[in-house]
Amino acid sequence: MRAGVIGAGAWGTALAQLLAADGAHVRLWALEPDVVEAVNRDRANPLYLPDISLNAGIEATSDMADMADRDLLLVVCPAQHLRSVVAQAPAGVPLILCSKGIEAGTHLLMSEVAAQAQPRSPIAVLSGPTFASEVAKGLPTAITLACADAALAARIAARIARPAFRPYLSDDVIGAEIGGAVKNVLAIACGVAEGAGLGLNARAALISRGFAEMTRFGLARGARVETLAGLSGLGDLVLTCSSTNSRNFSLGKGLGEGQPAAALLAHRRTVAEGAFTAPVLREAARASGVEMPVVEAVCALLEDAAPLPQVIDALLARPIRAE
Ligand SMILES: NC(=O)c1ccc[n+]([C@@H]2O[C@H](COP(=O)([O-])OP(=O)(O)OC[C@H]3O[C@@H](n4cnc5c(N)ncnc54)[C@H](O)[C@@H]3O)[C@@H](O)[C@H]2O)c1
Ligand SMILES: O=P(O)(O)OC[C@H](O)CO
Repeated sequence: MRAGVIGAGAWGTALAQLLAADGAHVRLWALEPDVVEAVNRDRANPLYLPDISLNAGIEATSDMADMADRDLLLVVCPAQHLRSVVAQAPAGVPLILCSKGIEAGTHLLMSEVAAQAQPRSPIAVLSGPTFASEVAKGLPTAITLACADAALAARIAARIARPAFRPYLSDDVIGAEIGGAVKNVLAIACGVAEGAGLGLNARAALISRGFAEMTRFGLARGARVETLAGLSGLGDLVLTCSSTNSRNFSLGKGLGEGQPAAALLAHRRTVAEGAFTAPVLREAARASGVEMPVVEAVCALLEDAAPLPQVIDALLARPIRAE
């Protein structure tokens, strides 16, 4: 299968590197002409994935028409741009969605957005605990590949699997997407705990109670609990809530140290999806009657709606209830 990757940020570049590892030709669409030039001329993407020497089989382009001869397209743009990016892609080619988020305004997951933007294209979702730099270096990684069509999933898995990159198959597309979207918001909360010096007990509590929120929201949207407890849910939650390698965790750490959200978000080149997902998730959860107090707290901090000590006290003062 001739693969194309749409989006040359850290994750798209790392996935192109993975797919080209066996000498295969991979076409990589980048928004920025500088990135196209650096990939083709220097075999590097210093803007988004520094210190990685890229495989010779990666050919960058800024022309979406160059994707027309691909058998498979990995879509790796920020979630809020997925609709416009997918609309430009060639029709009818299987799309593997790698972005993590929920669309503002519609509350749609990426597979639902892509189905509207390219109704003829089969859809799969690739999501899990995957820091781009580690995948690009060939470090061991496992990931969920979710697709309603088992035969297509098997073909994609055969194309993307590597000795150190192990996809696990699922038919629960919604579940795989909800885990990836919600964990980004919870990673901000864990970053806040780190930045404010609240300790590791607080982090473990946020991960566990955050996972309860993810599960409630996921079940309300038709996800299966075993998917949420797998790589794309709990697995990615644990990874992203544990390290400043996560942009979302780092953003939260800044908030916890008392830096204003607006300053932290201004002029950011790389994407911290949780900042965009948080208000959408809050709206979607309220609309379905799902309680998500940790998500509400993250929104309050991102919107500078209340001082940090007040937000922490409000979470701790919630009524005692059954776990
Ligand atoms: N970085 C990771 O480790 C990782 C791992 C798994 C999933 N993801 C997900 O992949 C998606 C992309 O993240 P990333 O880390 O590759 O990005 P990044 O932060 O490294 O780079 C930002 C990307 O946004 C693109 N962009 C900016 N404005 C755009 C526009 N108007 N239209 C289209 N694209 C635009 C840039 O070209 C660039 O590719 C996100 O949803 C992220 O959650 C990232
Ligand atoms: O750096 P983050 O917080 O966007 O996390 C990257 C990946 O989603 C981890 O799986």
